Amino acid sequence: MNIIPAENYNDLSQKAAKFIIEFVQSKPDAVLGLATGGTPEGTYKYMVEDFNHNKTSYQNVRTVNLDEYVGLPVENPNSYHAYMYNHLFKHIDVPEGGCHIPNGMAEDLDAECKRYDQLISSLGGVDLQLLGIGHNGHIGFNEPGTSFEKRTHTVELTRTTRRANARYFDSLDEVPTHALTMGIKAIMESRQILLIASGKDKAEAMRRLIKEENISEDFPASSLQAHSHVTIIADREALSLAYNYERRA
Ligand SMILES: O=P(O)(O)OC[C@H]1O[C@](O)(CO)[C@@H](O)[C@@H]1O
Repeated sequence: MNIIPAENYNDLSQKAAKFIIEFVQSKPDAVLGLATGGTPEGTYKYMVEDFNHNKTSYQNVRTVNLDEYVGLPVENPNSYHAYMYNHLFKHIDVPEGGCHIPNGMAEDLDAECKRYDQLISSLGGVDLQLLGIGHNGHIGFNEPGTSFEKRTHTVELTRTTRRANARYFDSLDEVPTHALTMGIKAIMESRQILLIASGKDKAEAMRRLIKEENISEDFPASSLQAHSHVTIIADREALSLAYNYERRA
């Protein structure tokens, strides 16, 4: 794993945006796998800033998002559709029809998962997958214990994850109990992966990801150890148990 240390959240966001922008500049028709959550907000902000100043074009880019809550309509501000539109899509020139997010309102969720998998393969797979990481090591919404063999599937969210995301809702009860997520199998098929993490509360998860060699479904992010092209951009607090800034080791 290639680790790019950042000083703080702002530095991490700038570095992650630069990484993605340079990727798109070198491959203007890239398929980008995108993530939601608090961590990528700064990354998207700097991508938008770059678009406004440098006009890096996303006209030929296609995007697939990792996940979506079950039961939140797209117009709900907490849906990941709304998140992506508000933080990124409405600010850049990516074509609306080229942006894909699982449909958590689908009547038949199994059929929706199959459709999403077919869509990803029809796009030729993901060139660069952006990931955040949950406190329990989840990537996408793949909670501990999820089989690494799964592609897009419905998950029941753990209480920890619902509690972590309750900050965006009026109460914990309003946080959906289920979500659709791309599975570890699909994430691992991405040609490149960029994982970003910020803050002290991610330090233990980063320690397990970087320092422990044990690949286990109990800690979904550990699957990334078997991927040959992973870059981690994380700040000092997130790397406090895993990386020596003084020795850059
Ligand atoms: O960036 P945050 O808000 O800490 O979230 C970390 C991870 O948790 C999720 O938001 C899901 O709970 C993921 O989408 C994200 O990668």
